[in-house]
Amino acid sequence: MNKMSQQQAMITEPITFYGAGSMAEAIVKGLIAKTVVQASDITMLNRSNSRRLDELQQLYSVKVSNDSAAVPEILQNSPVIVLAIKPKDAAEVLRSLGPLLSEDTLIVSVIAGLTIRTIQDLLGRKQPVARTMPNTSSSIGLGATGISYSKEINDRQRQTVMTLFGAVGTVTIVEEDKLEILTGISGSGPAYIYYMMEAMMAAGIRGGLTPQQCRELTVQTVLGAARMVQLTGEEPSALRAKVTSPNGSTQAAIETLDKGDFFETVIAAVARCAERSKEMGAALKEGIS
Ligand SMILES: NC(=O)C1=CN([C@@H]2O[C@H](COP(=O)(O)OP(=O)(O)OC[C@H]3O[C@@H](n4cnc5c(N)ncnc54)[C@H](OP(=O)(O)O)[C@@H]3O)[C@@H](O)[C@H]2O)C=CC1
Ligand SMILES: O=C(O)[C@@H]1CCC=N1
Repeated sequence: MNKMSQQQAMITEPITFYGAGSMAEAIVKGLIAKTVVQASDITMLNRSNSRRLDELQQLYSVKVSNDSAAVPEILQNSPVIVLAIKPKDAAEVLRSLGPLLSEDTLIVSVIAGLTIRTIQDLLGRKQPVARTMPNTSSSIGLGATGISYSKEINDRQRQTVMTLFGAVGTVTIVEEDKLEILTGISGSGPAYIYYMMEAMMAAGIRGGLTPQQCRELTVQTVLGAARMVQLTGEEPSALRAKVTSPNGSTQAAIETLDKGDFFETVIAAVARCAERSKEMGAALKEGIS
């Protein structure tokens, strides 16, 4: 795996986000905060939710549309199209998108499970595709994005993709068959950490701390632990050992986690996430007649 960190180049081409939900907003928010793309070069499309588009326009000064008469022209004139719709909507969208594309329109997909091959089959053409798996922490510039490219993509387009995601966090280039397991770690991963935080906060409240105190303590603990791993370069297991006094309170807590098979449960959750991504991709592939 080849890892690259933040880049500060500008993207001067218009970018259209096809889908204006949580993930599209996370990327757009991060891009605008880093001034990597001018807001006037960004268009966000959705299907029907006009209130959502108004909100995005107000917040980020981007262009927006859900006007079915205007959308084809917007797409035809966009050299970069980011697919940010749910997997269930992808087949219909890609089938109608194919005839609107030029040979060198760059398709960037963030859709879980959807393979490059299925994207090209649904578009009905061998389009340059970057299949990516970002996460919502992109919105604060701390995203972790995995990327695979189709062989049709050229160096300039790779650079555009690197700039796009490098501006909102780290980028890890992987072979396409590794994107599902990567989804299990970093794409869905923020949800596992939030879930752990929910549980820690609930425990603190049950123990008599205020919700505000629990929030502050939990956030700082998670932040501090992640930064310790990052800044010291030590393995998480070594750092854990430094917290765990023999026969102390941490050891008692870890033993309780182990009774619930914590370690293997996390591994099973990541594996199930990867498997589910594959299932979603397979369902889309089967839909091609
Ligand atoms: N959320 C996350 O943490 C991550 C998500 N992803 C991927 O990102 C993709 C989007 O997820 P998320 O942002 O959570 O989804 P959301 O449900 O928040 O957003 C989906 C968006 O797609 C729009 N849409 C649906 N159908 C059409 C259509 N036919 N034409 C135009 N727009 C359409 C919806 O518009 P409307 O509301 O008007 O129907 C909505 O704006 C998914 O494929 C997911 O796998 C990847 C990494 C992380
Ligand atoms: O839950 C999902 O399907 C998407 C993919 C990664 C994060 N959210």
